[in-house]
Formats: sequence, structure tokens, C-alpha cells
Amino acid sequence: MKMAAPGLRHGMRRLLEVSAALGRVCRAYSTSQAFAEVLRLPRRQLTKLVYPLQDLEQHLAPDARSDLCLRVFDPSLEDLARAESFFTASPRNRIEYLSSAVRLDHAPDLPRPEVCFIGRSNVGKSSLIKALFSLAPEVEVRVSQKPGHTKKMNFFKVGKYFTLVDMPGYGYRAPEDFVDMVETYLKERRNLKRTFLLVDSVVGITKTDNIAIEMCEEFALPYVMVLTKTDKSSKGHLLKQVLQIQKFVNMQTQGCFPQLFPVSAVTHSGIHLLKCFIANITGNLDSQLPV
Ligand SMILES: Nc1nc2c(ncn2[C@@H]2O[C@H](COP(=O)(O)OP(=O)(O)OP(=O)(O)O)[C@@H](O)[C@H]2O)c(=O)[nH]1
Ligand SMILES: [Mg+2]
Repeated sequence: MKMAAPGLRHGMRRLLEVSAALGRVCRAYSTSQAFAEVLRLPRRQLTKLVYPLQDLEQHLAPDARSDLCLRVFDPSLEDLARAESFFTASPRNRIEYLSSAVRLDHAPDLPRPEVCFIGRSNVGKSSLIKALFSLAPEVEVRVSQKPGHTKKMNFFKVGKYFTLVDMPGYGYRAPEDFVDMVETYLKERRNLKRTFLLVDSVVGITKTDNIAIEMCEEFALPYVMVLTKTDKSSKGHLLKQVLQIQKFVNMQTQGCFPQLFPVSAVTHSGIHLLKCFIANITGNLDSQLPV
């Protein structure tokens, strides 16, 4: 019998590792159908979908790899499967739109931990929330090609676990009362655990983004940078933008989480990891991961 070529042997070992992981995850949790399908993907596709920064890292020269913070938050496939369950609607886990508010004192009074999504008009905030809720298809999240579509703060309840808030965008066609509404919310919302600041990965950090970054820094908010629309760029362009934004975060910010979260609402790349991060920072993962 012929020996398998080294590359093939390596490939087979990987495949065995993946099926072992799949077995472990499925035994540990009643893994949702959708995530079980993700786990069945070939390794490279799985990495691209679930750990997009690790996928990009493979294309970096060895000396540039240390620039990228990609394992500060490094959950296992088991952690990801657990996080999926919070985002899966069922009669026992109701995921629903709660209410909208234009002023903080109109916001629902909820004891649960909250996270919010801010960013320029059209950057993809509502689309991202819609992608996070893909396993809760009854929740309606409105997206539009026209910038300035979301005019109010929209509150969504995720079971008994946490609340997500979709914000109006800043910049072009922002609502007039934007500053009062959003600044007051960010400054005073007591149960706000983390702010996700969305930046368009095609364009990079703009002047308008800088104003929002300065605001987060000034209020000493813990925030996380999410890079949207990663499906629109070539790998090379995306890599260039990611490295530039990473450099900015390393050199010029205090309150920003060091690891970037590239996502696509179209391919769902990075969405599972972000769900897991949200479950973790709201204190809902059994094994709290260091962040
Ligand atoms: N290709 C691609 N298009 C996206 C993605 N996310 C959003 N878009 C598109 O970008 C446009 C704006 O998306 P929204 O989600 O409404 O943006 P928003 O940040 O909520 O905008 P405002 O509510 O106006 O502040 C829509 O045409 C979306 O289809 C993505 O990941 N990939
Ligand atoms: Mg919107």
C-alpha cells in the first residue's frame, strides 16, 4: 500500500480533529442545526467563517503577525455552540423587539446587561443585529440602502439574558436630536456593559468615526471595534485596512478592546464569534473567558 503524501496526511489529521470536536460539541449541548452545519464545513472554510482574523493571519509575513491581536478573546467551538443557544429563539427563549426611544428617560427600565451598536449612518448596524438574530427570524430589524434610516434607539430583548440596542447613525442625515439622545444614553445608561463601534472595513476610520472614538474615550466607555462589510473587499485590501485599524487601536486608544471583530452580514463571517463575545461580556458563558 502506498503511503499517503504528507499534505494529505496533514489534511486527514485536521479532518479527524474537526470530527472529534463536532462529536464533543454535539454531546455537550443540543447544538442548533445551523451550528452543526457550520461544524461540518471543511477546516479552511470553517476558519474563514468563524475566526476571520485567523484566516487573514495566514496571509501575513511572520514578522507582521505579532501586530495583530487575534487571540485575546479565543473561545473554543464548544463556547461558540453555547453562545448560539442564547441567540436561538424558542418558546423558552424569547427574542423580541421591545420598544424604541428618542430620549434616555423613555428607554425601557431593564435590569439585564445591555450592549449597544453605534457607527456612521449606513455602516451596517441594523444589518449586523439582523445577522445576530438570524436564528430568531420573527424579529424584525429594518435595514435600508438610504443612510439615516434608523431614527430612534431600538431595544431588543434576548431571552432573560441581555438586551441589544440598535442606534441611529451619526454623520449624514443623522437625527437632529442625535447628540442629546445618544450621548446621554452612553453617559448615563447604568446597565450598559459594552459599546460596539462599527467601522466600514472598505473605507477605514473616517473623520466622523474619529469623533465617536473620541466620545467613547472621553466618557471612558469600554468599547469594541467591529469592522463591517468584509465581503465587499478583496483579501489584500481587507488585510491592509485591518492592519491599519489595529495600529490605530494599539497606539491611539485606551478604552478600546485590543482585538478587532471583522464581520459580514452577507456571508455571516465573524458573526458566531461576536455572539460568543456578547454572551461572555454579559456574564452568560459558564466558563467566563478573559476579556
Ligand atoms: N455587502 C454588504 N452590505 C451590507 C452589509 N451590512 C450592511 N450592508 C448594506 O449597507 C446598507 C446600510 O445598512 P444598514 O444596516 O441599514 O446600516 P445602518 O448602520 O443601520 O444605517 P442607519 O440606520 O441609516 O444609521 C444596506 O444597503 C445594507 O444592505 C454587509 O455586511 N455586506
Ligand atoms: Mg440602522
